[in-house]
Amino acid sequence: MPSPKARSGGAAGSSGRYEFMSLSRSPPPPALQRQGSDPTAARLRAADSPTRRRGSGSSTASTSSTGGQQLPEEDCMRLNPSILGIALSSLLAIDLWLSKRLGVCACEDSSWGSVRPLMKLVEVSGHGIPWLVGAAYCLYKSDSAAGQEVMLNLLMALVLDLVLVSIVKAVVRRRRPAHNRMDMFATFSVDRYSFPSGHATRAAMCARFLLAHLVLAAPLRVLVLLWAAFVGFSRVLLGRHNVTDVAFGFFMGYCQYNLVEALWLSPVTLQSMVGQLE
Ligand SMILES: CC(C)=CCC/C(C)=C/CC/C(C)=C/COP(=O)(O)O
Repeated sequence: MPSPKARSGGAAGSSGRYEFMSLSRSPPPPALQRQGSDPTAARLRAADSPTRRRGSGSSTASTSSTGGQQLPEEDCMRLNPSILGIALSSLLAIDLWLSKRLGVCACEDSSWGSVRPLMKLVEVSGHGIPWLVGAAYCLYKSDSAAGQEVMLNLLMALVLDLVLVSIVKAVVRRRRPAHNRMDMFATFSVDRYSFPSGHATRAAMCARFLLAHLVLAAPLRVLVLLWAAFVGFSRVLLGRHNVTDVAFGFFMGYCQYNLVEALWLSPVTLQSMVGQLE
């Protein structure tokens, strides 16, 4: 039985570029002419038929030109998925290669293994537990209504972040890099997955939150941004994540802050919520 490759190869000719097979204007080889019931062959014949050529030639809107050749629009659309697929595979290959090269603190024996303890300290600074405990403590200690409002919303933002990241991790289920050592403290079961980086989402969201509500002095604002960037970068250095996990994590955390602003709990909202409970 001929393999799909062999069948397409007949249409592609000796170039072996199967995606372009239907762009050829030469008559199909005998092997294809014999396959009357083959849908691919039927499609090829349709693409090459005089009616089809007349139709595509009369309208510039339904054709594209490549190297002086008029290409049926359907063929152009057929090319796109494969080009997209190739682009995506290439991006993932670059991602894996780059992440492996940057994972210089993945274990003690790695080239930068001596700074691993410092990176793990950065990891703790972006972990969910210190942030949740810190926000709850500040809420408890705060004696102004404005302070309580901000801290309550920070708590809500942190919980929202944990929920959204868990959902995306559970849906995507991308494995952590092979060079990662799973020695993180306090993880959920979904944290065996790596896309997106929960530290990166939290760092981006909390940085926006701090800049909008708590940190006003310019030098401190710069420090907040540097901290967020470093938390994300340290995930790749530690070998915990691929670069795309962190890049998407930053994007997701940035967007999450917009959601927090939209869902902002004001004293009026809280009072009406409490009133409804009573
Ligand atoms: C109160 C409560 C249920 C707290 C849970 C906090 C917790 C265990 C957060 C997980 C943080 C974590 C390890 C995220 C993983 O981050 P990646 O950057 O490795 O995705």
